[in-house]
Amino acid sequence: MSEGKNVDALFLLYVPHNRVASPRPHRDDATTHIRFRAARGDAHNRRLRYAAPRPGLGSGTPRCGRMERPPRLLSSPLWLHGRRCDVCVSGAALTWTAATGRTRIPGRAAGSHCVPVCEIVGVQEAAGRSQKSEPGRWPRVLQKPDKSQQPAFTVSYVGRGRQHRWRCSEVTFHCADWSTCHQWVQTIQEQLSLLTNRPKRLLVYVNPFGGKQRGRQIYEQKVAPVFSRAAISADVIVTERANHARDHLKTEAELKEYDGVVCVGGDGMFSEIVHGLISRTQLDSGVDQDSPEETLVPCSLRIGIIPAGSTDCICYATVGANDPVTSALHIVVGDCQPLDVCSVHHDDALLRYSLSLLGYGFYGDVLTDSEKKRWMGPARYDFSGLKTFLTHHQYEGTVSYLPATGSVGSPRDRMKCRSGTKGRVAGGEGEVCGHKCCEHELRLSPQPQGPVPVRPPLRRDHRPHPRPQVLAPGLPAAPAASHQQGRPVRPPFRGGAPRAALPLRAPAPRRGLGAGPARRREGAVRPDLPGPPGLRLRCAAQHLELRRRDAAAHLHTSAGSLQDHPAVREGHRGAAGLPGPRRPLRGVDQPPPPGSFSLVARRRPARTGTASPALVRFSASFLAKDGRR
Ligand SMILES: Nc1ncnc2c1ncn2[C@@H]1O[C@H](COP(=O)(O)OP(=O)(O)OP(=O)(O)O)[C@@H](O)[C@H]1O
Repeated sequence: MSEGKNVDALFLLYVPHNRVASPRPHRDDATTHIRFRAARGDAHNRRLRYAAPRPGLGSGTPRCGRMERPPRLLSSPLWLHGRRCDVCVSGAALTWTAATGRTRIPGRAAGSHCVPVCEIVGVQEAAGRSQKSEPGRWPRVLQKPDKSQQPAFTVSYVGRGRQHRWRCSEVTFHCADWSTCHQWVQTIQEQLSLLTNRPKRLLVYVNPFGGKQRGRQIYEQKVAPVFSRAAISADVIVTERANHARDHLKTEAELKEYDGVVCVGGDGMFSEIVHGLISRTQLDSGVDQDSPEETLVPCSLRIGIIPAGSTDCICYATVGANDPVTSALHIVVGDCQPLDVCSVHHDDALLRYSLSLLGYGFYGDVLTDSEKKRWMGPARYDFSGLKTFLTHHQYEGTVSYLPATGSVGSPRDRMKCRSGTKGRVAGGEGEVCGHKCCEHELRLSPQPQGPVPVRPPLRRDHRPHPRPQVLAPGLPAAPAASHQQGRPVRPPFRGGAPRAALPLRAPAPRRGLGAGPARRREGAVRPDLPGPPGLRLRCAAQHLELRRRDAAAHLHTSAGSLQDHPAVREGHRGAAGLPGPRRPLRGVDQPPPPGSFSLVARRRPARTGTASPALVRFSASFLAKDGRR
C-alpha cells in the first residue's frame, strides 16, 4: 500500500459477517484441537465428540470416541470391499463396523469407523466397483447405476491429511438390492439437507492472471468436482481485467441469489472481493463509507478463498494451508471464520479496507516494485524485498497506538474492540469501533510540515545524519511513575500489555568506545539542554531496546518505525552516555538527573517468546541545544 505513505489515517475495526474457511489445528496437537473446537458452535462441539483424534492414530477416518448415541435412523448389514459390515446412520454420524473383529478395512484401523454427518460431502448411488479417490482427480460416478452390477452407493467425506490439509475421501457400500440402496442414499441426503450452514449456490470469481496463471485449471480440476459432489451449483466468472470482480460485485451481481462468493486467486483477488462486497453492502444500506464516523453494516455473504496466487497469505491465515481441495471442502461443509476489517480514511475519504496486512513505507515500496516484476513469479517478492532493503530508505511517520487493555478478543465473540471505544453495528451481527482522535486512536501520519526528508548519503566519519523534526500532538500524557523508597516501581511484566513509562537513566559510556567525534559528543552531559526535566516517555511497546547507532539513540521493538518520537523530542533531551550498539538496556532505578534523558526500555525477549506484532518500533534521536546530535 504505497499510498499509505502520505496519509493521515484512521483505523476502524469492523467485524463483518463474512465468513471464510476456518483454520484447523493439526491433528497431532490434541489439546489445541479440542480447545479450538470447544470454542465453536454446537455443530462443532458435536463433531468434537465424534471426531476427537486419538494420539497416534494418524490421519484416517475419525474414530467414534465417547458419544451420546442419538437415535438410529437406518441400520443394516452392507458389504465393503467384499466383507460384511454393520452400517448405521443417525442424525449425527455415519458409522460402520466390520462384522468380525478380525476384519480389517484396508488403510483403516480395525473396528468401528465414524464420520460425522457434518463432514459428509455427499452421497451418490454408484456402480458396484471400488473407486479410488485422488486429490485433483475425481472418480467416475454414474448417475444411473448399471443394473447389471451390484447396487452400491458412495459416501464422500472429509478426510484429514498432513499439515492441515483435507482430502475428499470416500467409501462405497454394496447393498443386497436397489431398494436398500435408494433408502440409504435418501436417508443420508435428508440428513445433509438439515445442515443449514452449507452453501447451495455460489458466485465464483476466477483470476486467470494471478500466481502461476493456473487459476482456471485449479478451479476446473480441483474445486469444481468437489462442488459438484456436494450438489453445489456455481456461477463462474473468469475476470478479464483488474478490478473486474470488485466492480461486478459492487454494481451488477445479484447477491440475493447466492449463499456465498468464492474467489480463486491470491491476496489481491481476495482484496477485490472484500472491497466489492463491503462496498455493495454499505451502498445497499445507505451507509457513507467515506465517513470514518459511520458504523459499517456487516456483509451477509460468506467469502470462500481458493488459493491460486503467489503468496496466498489470507488463505494460510484462515484455512491453515494453501491447498485448493482443502479450501473447497471447508466451503462445502460451511465452515466460517469471521474476520476483522480495517478501514483506512484520509481527508474524509475511504482509501482502502484491509484484513491481513496494512503496509506502510517499506512494505508499500516492496509491493509497488514487485508488481513490475510479475514475470518473475512468486520470487518477485524476494527480489523486490532485497532490492528495497538495500536502498536504505527511511520512512517518516507518527504512530499513535491502541493500547490493549483486556483479554484477547475474537471476531466471533461479538464484543467491542479491545480498545474499548464506541460503535455498534446495526443488527447486532458485529461490532464497529469508531476510534476517534483520542488516546485510543491508531494513527499514522507523515511529517506534518514539509516533504518527507531524504536521508543523506553515508559519511565516512560516521557522524550522525541530521534527522527530520516531527512534532505530533495528541500523544497521551505519561502517568507519573510510582516510587518506592526513592526507586521506581516497575509494573509486573505481562506480555502484550501496554506499559507505563518508568524513568530510566542512561548508563555511563562504555570504556574503550573510541574517540570518534560522535562518541565524544555523546559522552558529554549537557545540563543546559532544553526541555522539561524528568521526562517520562510512555509507549505501549513493552520490549524496547536502547542502542546507539550513528550517535543517536534508537528505541526499537519488532515492527514498524517511528522516528523522533514527540515524547522524546518534547521532553528533556540529553546526550548522556548511550549504550553500545545492539546492547539491551534495562531500566535503572533512579530518576534522571537534569541534563540526562529518560527512556522506557525493556529487554527484548530474546529466547523466551516472540514480540507481539502489534508492537511499534520507535527510533528516537536526541538533539543537543545547538541542533547537533
Ligand atoms: N484478468 C485479469 N487481468 C489482469 N489482472 C487481473 C485480472 N484479474 C484480476 N487481476 C488483478 O491481479 C492482481 C493479482 O492477482 P492475485 O492477487 O490473485 O495474484 P498474486 O498477486 O499473484 O497473488 P498474491 O496476491 O497472493 O501474491 C489482483 O490485484 C487483481 O486485481
